[in-house]
Amino acid sequence: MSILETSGVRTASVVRIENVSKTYGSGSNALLALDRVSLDVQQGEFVCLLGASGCGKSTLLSLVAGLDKISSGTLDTGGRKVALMFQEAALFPWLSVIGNVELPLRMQGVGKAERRQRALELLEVVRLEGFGDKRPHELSGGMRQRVALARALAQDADILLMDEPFGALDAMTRDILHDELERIWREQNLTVLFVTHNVREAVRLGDRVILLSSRPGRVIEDFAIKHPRPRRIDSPEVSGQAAEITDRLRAEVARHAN
Ligand SMILES: Nc1ncnc2c1ncn2[C@@H]1O[C@H](COP(=O)(O)OP(=O)(O)OP(=O)(O)O)[C@@H](O)[C@H]1O
Repeated sequence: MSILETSGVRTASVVRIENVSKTYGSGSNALLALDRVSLDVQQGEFVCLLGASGCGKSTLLSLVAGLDKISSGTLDTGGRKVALMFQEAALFPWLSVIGNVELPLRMQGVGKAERRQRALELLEVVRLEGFGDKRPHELSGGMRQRVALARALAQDADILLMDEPFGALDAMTRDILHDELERIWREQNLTVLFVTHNVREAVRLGDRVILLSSRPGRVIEDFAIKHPRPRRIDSPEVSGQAAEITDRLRAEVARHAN
C-alpha cells in the first residue's frame, strides 16, 4: 500500500492517478477526453467529481473501474475491488429484489444459504427489509436505487464508484438517500468517488470536490469541504460553498465557450 505524506499526517492512498490521459479513437478521429489528470484519493475519503457535460467524469470512473484502458500516465488502485453504481438502477426485471442483490454473490461462488443471509443483511442496510420478494417494477425510483446500492455493496468492494446515482430522483428522495449513503459510507469504511452535476449535492456529500475543466478534462481545482457532518443540503454553509464552486464552474464553461 502506498503511503503519502499529507499535511504532516501519514495517510493511505487507495486510488492514485498520475498524469492520466485518455484518447478515444485514433488518427483524424482521435478525441482527447482526459488530459494529464492527477488525483490521489485516500482510504475512506468521499470525493466528488464535478465539471461541465462531456468533460470526462464518466471516463475517469470507467478507467478507475478498469473497464477501459488509460492512454498514458499511471493509475493504481492497488488491486482493490471496485463496485459501480449508475443513474439507472439497471436491475434485472425478471429477478426479485433479493435475487438482484444475490447476483454478485452468486457470481463470487457464495453458497445458497450464505448468499441469502448476506442479501437479507444488505437489504436491512439500505432499509428495504420486507421488500425482498418484490420485482423491480413494483418499487419507486428511490427504492430501486437502494437495491442498486445493496447490489453494489454485495460485491464487497473497497471503492464505490457512483455516476450520478441520484440524478433522476426528486429532491426529497435524494435528500434521504444522501443521509443513507453517508451512514453506509461511514459504517462500511468505503472510499467513494461520486460524479454529479449538482454542486450542492457535491458539497453536501464530499470531503473534497474536484472540479474538472471542459473537455479535455483536467483537474482545475480541488476544494476541501470542512463543514461538520451531517450536513444539510439547504444549510447556509453548504449553499455558500456551492455558490463559490458554481462561480468557478461557470467561469470555466464560459472560458470554453469563448
Ligand atoms: N467510448 C467512447 N468512444 C468515443 N468517445 C467517447 C467514449 N466515451 C466517451 N466519449 C467522449 O469522451 C468525452 C467525455 O465523455 P464522458 O462521458 O466521460 O463525459 P462526462 O463528463 O461524464 O459527461 P456528462 O456530464 O455529460 O455525463 C465526450 O466527448 C464523449 O463523447
